[in-house]
Amino acid sequence: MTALLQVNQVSKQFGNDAMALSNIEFTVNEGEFVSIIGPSGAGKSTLLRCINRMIDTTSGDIIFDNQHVMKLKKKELKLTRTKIGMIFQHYNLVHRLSVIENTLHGVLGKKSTIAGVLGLYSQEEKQQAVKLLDSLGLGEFMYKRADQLSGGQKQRVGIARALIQNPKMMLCDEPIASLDPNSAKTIMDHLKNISKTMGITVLVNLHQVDVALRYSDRIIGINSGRVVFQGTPNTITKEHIQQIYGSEADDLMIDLGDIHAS
Ligand SMILES: Nc1ncnc2c1ncn2[C@@H]1O[C@H](COP(=O)(O)OP(=O)(O)OP(=O)(O)O)[C@@H](O)[C@H]1O
Repeated sequence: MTALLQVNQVSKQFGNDAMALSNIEFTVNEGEFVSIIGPSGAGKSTLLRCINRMIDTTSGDIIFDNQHVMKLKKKELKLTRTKIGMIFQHYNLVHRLSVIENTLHGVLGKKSTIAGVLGLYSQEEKQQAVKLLDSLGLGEFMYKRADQLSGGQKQRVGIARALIQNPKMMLCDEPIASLDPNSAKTIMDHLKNISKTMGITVLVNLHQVDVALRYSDRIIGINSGRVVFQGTPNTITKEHIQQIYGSEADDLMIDLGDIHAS
């Protein structure tokens, strides 16, 4: 197993607030599907944002694809970010643009500013966008405005936009938090398929423990900015859930028997 991402003793403090992350330490291997779970405010989003340096850590080291992310200069950071696709809870699409234009935005990180501003995409890039949208079941919506789509469709555009970068890793920040159960399942199935068939590493923040248990190769549980569990879904116990979620654990009503049996 080859490590693609190493998070070493990472801490983050916003101003003089309490530590949002404290000495976070874990490794994600190439092709792995890893979920980060924890209660609201545990630090899940902050952690993902540190990994692609949307925010800077206060201390610690993040190594992605053999690069020390915190030490990268502007150009190198731009290049590294093209290897990390990101999808968001609220999709972050450009509403007035079509599905295919939103998808093509994913290649902007690799282009000069001028080419990007003029929307100059190569034939190959356009073909790739069409192929991706077809594979995500969005072929017939290609020229529809993004704001005319359902939430699940918008998130699939988000996935297409991330995949067109040819990323090594996908960071997914609460990708199903705004979706109904059916759409959520479709999105999770696509993410799992991406990891299995394309070998892309997936690191996903989730609120839904049952979903994390069902889809992940490994789970990282965080509480108050600290890792309190790391392991495969079949090793997680009620006590671990309690450590991760504290007093909220009883409301989660997770049947570990079902998960461990499947
Ligand atoms: N830009 C910021 N400035 C100040 N504090 C912040 C900022 N971003 C996050 N925090 C704080 O850091 C802590 C962790 O927040 P974060 O959003 O990472 O948690 P989370 O686990 O993703 O929560 P949720 O599941 O509700 O999205 C919280 O106490 C939050 O208030």
